[in-house]
Amino acid sequence: MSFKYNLDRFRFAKNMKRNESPVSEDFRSESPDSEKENKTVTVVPETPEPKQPPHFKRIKVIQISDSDSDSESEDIQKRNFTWKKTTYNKNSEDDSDEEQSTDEQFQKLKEMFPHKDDSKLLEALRSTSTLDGAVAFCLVLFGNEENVRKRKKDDSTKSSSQDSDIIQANKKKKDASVSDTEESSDAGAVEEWENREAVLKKLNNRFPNLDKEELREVLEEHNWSFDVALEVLLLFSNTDDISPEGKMKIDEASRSRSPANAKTGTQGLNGYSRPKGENRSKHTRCQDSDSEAEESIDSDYGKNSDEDTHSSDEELEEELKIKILSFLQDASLDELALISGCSLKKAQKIVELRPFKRWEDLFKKFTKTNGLSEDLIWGSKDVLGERVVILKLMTRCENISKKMTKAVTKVTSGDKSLGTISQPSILSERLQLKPYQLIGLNWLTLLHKNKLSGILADEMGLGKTVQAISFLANLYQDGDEGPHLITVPASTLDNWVRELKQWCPTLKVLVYCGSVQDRKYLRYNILNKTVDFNIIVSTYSLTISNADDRSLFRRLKLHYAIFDEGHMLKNMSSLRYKQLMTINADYRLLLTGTPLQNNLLELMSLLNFIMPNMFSSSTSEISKMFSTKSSDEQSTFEHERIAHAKQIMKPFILRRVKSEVLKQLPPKEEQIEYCPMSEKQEQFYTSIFEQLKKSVNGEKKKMCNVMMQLRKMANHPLLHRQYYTEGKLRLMSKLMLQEPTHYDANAELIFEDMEVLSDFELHGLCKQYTSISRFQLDIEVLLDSGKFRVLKDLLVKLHAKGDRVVLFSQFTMMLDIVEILLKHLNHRYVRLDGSTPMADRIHLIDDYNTDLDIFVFLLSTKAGGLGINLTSANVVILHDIDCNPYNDKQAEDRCHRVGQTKSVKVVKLISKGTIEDCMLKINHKKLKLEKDMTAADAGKEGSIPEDLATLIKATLGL
Ligand SMILES: Nc1ncnc2c1ncn2[C@@H]1O[C@H](COP(=O)(O)OP(=O)(O)OP(=O)(O)O)[C@@H](O)[C@H]1O
Repeated sequence: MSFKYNLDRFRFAKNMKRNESPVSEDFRSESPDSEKENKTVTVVPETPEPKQPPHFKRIKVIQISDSDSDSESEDIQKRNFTWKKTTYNKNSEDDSDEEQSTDEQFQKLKEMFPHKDDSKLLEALRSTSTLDGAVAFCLVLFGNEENVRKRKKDDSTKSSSQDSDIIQANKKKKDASVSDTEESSDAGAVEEWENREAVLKKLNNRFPNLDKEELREVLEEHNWSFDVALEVLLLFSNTDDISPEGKMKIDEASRSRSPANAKTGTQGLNGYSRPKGENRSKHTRCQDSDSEAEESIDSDYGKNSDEDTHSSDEELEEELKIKILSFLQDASLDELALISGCSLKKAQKIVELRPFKRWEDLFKKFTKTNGLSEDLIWGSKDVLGERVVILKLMTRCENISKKMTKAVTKVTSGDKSLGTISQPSILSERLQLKPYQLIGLNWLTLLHKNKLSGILADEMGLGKTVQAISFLANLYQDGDEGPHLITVPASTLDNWVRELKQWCPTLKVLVYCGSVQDRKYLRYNILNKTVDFNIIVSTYSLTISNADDRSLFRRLKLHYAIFDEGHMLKNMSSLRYKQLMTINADYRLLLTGTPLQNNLLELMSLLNFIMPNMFSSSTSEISKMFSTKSSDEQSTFEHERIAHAKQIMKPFILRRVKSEVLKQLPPKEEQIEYCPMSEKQEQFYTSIFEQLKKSVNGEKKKMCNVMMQLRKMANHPLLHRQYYTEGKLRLMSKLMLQEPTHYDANAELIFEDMEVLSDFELHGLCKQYTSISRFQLDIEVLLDSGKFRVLKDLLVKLHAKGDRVVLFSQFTMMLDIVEILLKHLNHRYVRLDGSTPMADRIHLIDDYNTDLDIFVFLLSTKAGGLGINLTSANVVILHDIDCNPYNDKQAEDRCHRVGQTKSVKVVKLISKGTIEDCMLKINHKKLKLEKDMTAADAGKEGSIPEDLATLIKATLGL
């Protein structure tokens, strides 16, 4: 047993600062691997290194193919291939696929920026290589021009933003001519800042919540241009990161971007005054015009040019009024609550005031009723605008779905132009893809042919790794040799390398990991092409660990960037998300068994990550639409929202569940074991509960602490301090002075340090220091918890039956105590948690899978819950459940996956009558959203389901 926690924490008054948050600290929750990895920021020069690093090593590629060749010609060929893919040559006579695709990219870009010079668009494509990159580049470049223009022009009403260019394709002749002439005067105006620190400070004032070093990096990347950096940050930042000043800047920019504002100013319809900025029309960022109906809605919100709005101003006002009126008349409570500043209470008031027969009537009622105001009327315009954006997005996604379905249907009906893919011949012959995996491979290929990125969201253990490898193998066979990047959690790195080697030894794999210095050598070799590889495998934290790592993956032109356990990208405002977004890849593929966790917004986050070109212009509308909590889960609003999300995700996500496709997989059975607390534990729990009830008054932070305190006691009393009373600690602290290491310490300070430790930590100290060894706890006390009573019996029975157990806990200290129980029962076990060195992990897994005498595998949910295979066990015990049920699902499925031959039993230990009871209920509710999202839509009787996977299946004759 390891007492490193105790020692870390037990500073014995050696002048160290006491941790200020004992509650969460002494019950150490496992921190993700990523946090433990090296975070050192170095002064390694940006790659390619100007010189070969000292002690230059040639990097060994993990697996070289049979036909492995280091020959220069091959190298040159590869470089040519990359160059071809990334160079736009409009006049080329060579009609290759790559160039065609670039041509399409150019056309798309032109559609988005119709008023921009071809040469500028070409430059954007050349310098970025992907459409997404080029769009971002254009937004930055032209956005900056816009800033410059704004600075230069006194008459802001005349300015037309480049964002509007995107929106108003082919509609704004007048604006176009203005902007074209203005462009010429913009060049070079970005470099007016001399003092870098001053610029940094200024930017920091705008984004007080962002890390200064990150801001520095953004500035560095954009030649220290404040405006460009600001634009980029505004584009990608969460509004929480932005200071009020920064927010004002966004509003300003949005106002000046909306040509309608120039017309209507702050004057409302019918002359009613309108709050400043209300005219800001969020939906105007939408990029295309899919239907006439949408167009008509658009025009209502000031999307037309000055000229247009001029001519039909009154008509528009009338139409808009009608729409607002009907919205406020018919919208549900949830929909009304979407209006900025409209609480549920206000929404109820609005409903009570109905009917609103005429505009004047509505206006009167709103202005005369306490709590309501005309702001809410104007606010509803924004909601309508947001709806339009979502509607457009849905239409686009629906169109893509139809296009893909059509492509597959063609094959089914005999048109073989698409072709179907069988198992790539370079995959190991010993291994056979399962039928549903072949469907997955075909789906991925279809996306690829349609130049789309995607999310393979099969349930855990169905072989997403294998499908991704097959897909890369297929690309290789088709001549696309990479480079690709696979980003994985640290705990699955070795497994990926192994699977790649096992399934497709031809693919050359380079593992990008190691110390800062090691990675510097790797970067040198990669960028100078002194190493030959098709795939780089790295971890989430190392790909973005420091500026040099990030720079590598921005410079390296990747074909595919694959992200395993892609749900790690569910938060679009996280720094990790933003940094990984900058990876320079033509396509992205996310692999996740749990795409939908807490809410639909997380799913949208994943979609935005893979297709920023499609989604990033609507992120704020998406956020609003999918993050708002519904007051009633069964409401039409909620059902509609789910249906919208389904339609949006349909073309980009493939999800199969085990029960559908892996019929031969033995069943998984869940068992909830309610464990009554031990007598002492119950006493302690009640007293803590009473104390906490008094001390909390609704503060969220305090509530979290309370939850943690109660969970600790529900799990094991030793996670608190109850046995080591104050008197005992005073005595122990004096005795500690007898220790040679502490003879000159201060007993009072020792006492203070001991006071914040848990009983279990103090027991660890007593084991370590002879002067206090008599204060060690008895084994009866160590094993005295309700859960242990149940666990003891359970383990004995399982052992007798020959079952093998994987036991998860979220807390490493809890695992320490479970170790005592296992030793006491003479059971063999191995353990893996966040502190287990990477190199040891795969050996531990192998040991367990091969040495059948090892009865238990102890794992922390965070370090061991993802991506590993433990099919040699058939029982999963969740000692303590997670607040996020998907983390538990991930853990359970370490055993329930391809390769499992026995039925799997999942036992959840729940401390009866405690906070865990409530957690379990809430978790069941949380899992419902996923069910709703994955439930198949009922088709018409007798109709063939237009589900792509089903169609592909038919096409393959499976
Ligand atoms: N067709 C197959 N033949 C033999 N073994 C397979 C096949 N498909 C998958 N496996 C094995 O099944 C196990 C689970 O596959 P894999 O790890 O790819 O699943 P996954 O869906 O990525 O799981 P997770 O979501 O947990 O990461 C692996 O050990 C893999 O080698």
